[in-house]
Amino acid sequence: MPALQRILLKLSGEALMGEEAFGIHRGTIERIVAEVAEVNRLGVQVAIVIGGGNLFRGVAGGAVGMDRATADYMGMLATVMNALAIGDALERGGTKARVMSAIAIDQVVEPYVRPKALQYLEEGKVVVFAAGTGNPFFTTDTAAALRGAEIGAEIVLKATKVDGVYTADPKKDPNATRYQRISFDEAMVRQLQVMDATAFALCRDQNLPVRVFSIFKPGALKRVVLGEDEGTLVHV
Ligand SMILES: Nc1ncnc2c1ncn2[C@@H]1O[C@H](COP(=O)(O)OP(=O)(O)OP(=O)(O)O)[C@@H](O)[C@H]1O
Ligand SMILES: O=c1ccn([C@@H]2O[C@H](COP(=O)(O)O)[C@@H](O)[C@H]2O)c(=O)[nH]1
Repeated sequence: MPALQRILLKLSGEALMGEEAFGIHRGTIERIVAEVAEVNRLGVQVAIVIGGGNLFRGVAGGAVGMDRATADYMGMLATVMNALAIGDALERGGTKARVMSAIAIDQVVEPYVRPKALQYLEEGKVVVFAAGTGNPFFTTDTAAALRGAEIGAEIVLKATKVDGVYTADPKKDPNATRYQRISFDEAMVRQLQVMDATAFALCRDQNLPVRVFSIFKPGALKRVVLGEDEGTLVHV
């Protein structure tokens, strides 16, 4: 029996690369999608926000001399490609899915319309939100917080490359230790970079908890949905 009825799952774009240097690795996306389908079959309403780091990051474009806002729009378009890939993989695996974009791109993806998204969720379809918030200078973490609040998700599940929130970036500091729970305020005061401060602040203000866990750990998503202890809970 799931402990959660409606979740906003933030999937790392970079995780879609698998062992590759960039892009989308077929086997990896199929494994992730199979885990999403499994929790969907348990009756959990699933909305997904996908990152774009495997294809493009606006800050990187900005750093090499591009106009930052233009680079960010490129980053948002990268998330549209990932969202299409996730939607396609879900449908191929037999799970009904709908992709909705925050940027008008009607020939490719239907636009994000909140009541429509809620209708799809109630019908049991997985909804994949593409193009982040639709605005430059934001991230898909903030989009996850925003859409999570809009659809009344009980929690934002950040499925990422590390298995929780650490005292420091575990990829840089081998002595970093993992928190089981941490408050939004403490995470922001300590400037823990696992999620950007805008996303943390929005979740805190909307009393929307976040659980950070590893996308690479098989079965982790199902364990979270069943209410088992996994990763780190970030709370008010
Ligand atoms: N204190 C910390 N605890 C955990 N991870 C941290 C911390 N500080 C920095 N990180 C880094 O944050 C990363 C996760 O955030 P990041 O925004 O890079 O990924 P993502 O949002 O999952 O991916 P993408 O942007 O591709 O969608 C981890 O891979 C980790 O190396
Ligand atoms: O609301 C948003 C979301 C994303 N972007 C741009 O897209 C890239 C990729 O997203 P990640 O969250 O880093 O995976 C991001 O770097 C931004 O350039 C955006 O502008 N607005």
